[in-house]
Amino acid sequence: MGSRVNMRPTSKNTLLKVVILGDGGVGKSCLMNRFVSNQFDEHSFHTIGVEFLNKDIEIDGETYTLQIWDTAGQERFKTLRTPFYRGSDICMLTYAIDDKHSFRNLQMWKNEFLYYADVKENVQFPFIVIGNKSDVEANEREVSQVEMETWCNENAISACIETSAKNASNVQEAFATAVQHWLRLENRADKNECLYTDTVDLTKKQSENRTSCCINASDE
Ligand SMILES: Nc1nc2c(ncn2[C@@H]2O[C@H](COP(=O)(O)OP(=O)(O)OP(=O)(O)O)[C@@H](O)[C@H]2O)c(=O)[nH]1
Repeated sequence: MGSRVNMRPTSKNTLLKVVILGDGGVGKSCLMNRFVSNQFDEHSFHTIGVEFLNKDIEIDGETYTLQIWDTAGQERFKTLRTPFYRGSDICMLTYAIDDKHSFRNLQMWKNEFLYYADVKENVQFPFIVIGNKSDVEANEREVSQVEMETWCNENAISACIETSAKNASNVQEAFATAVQHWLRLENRADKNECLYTDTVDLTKKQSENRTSCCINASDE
């Protein structure tokens, strides 16, 4: 387990905890490293437990510090990763477009996240679905964009994107879309449902227009 944190002077930045989930080998670590360091490792090792990196992103003139948690996708590391779900602002559900099994497992990942993050059942959480490895040859593709969009519709998830950590396609866009999605839910006028059942992180800076730990429960 390792961590690197950008040592920045305190500012008005909003800190958002982003957790990346998905089967082992779909490219979670590579996505994080592409986004944070603009690097790609062809021989990336399996993650054990969790690792996190910070990276700033600017959306509509506002700066957000993303605290990105890369988790171990292999089943045997479940007990090491699940304690880190609590307090997440955004969850990236990741699969590889050349691995149907990883796509089918999205439901399991969503359920695992909701259970261990302790998110209330009736609230809309900012999930984004990521179909990684979009660089693979067409004949290696096992999941179409339409299948991804259909699954998202069925699960009331309005944000999805195909990425390639290898050639950097849509990686920046994926994180930007995730923050925009979080903002949409955050800025709802009628914030009448608490996101988490019992936790409030008092150490965390929240956006200035955030009035509570609340988010609208209705669909987007
Ligand atoms: N072609 C292609 N390969 C990728 C891409 N992203 C990652 N890979 C490769 O997929 C393998 C697994 O990548 P990782 O980032 O370690 O996967 P992970 O999801 O973090 O895996 P765990 O740590 O076991 O959960 C590595 O060999 C990467 O080089 C991509 O966008 N395209």
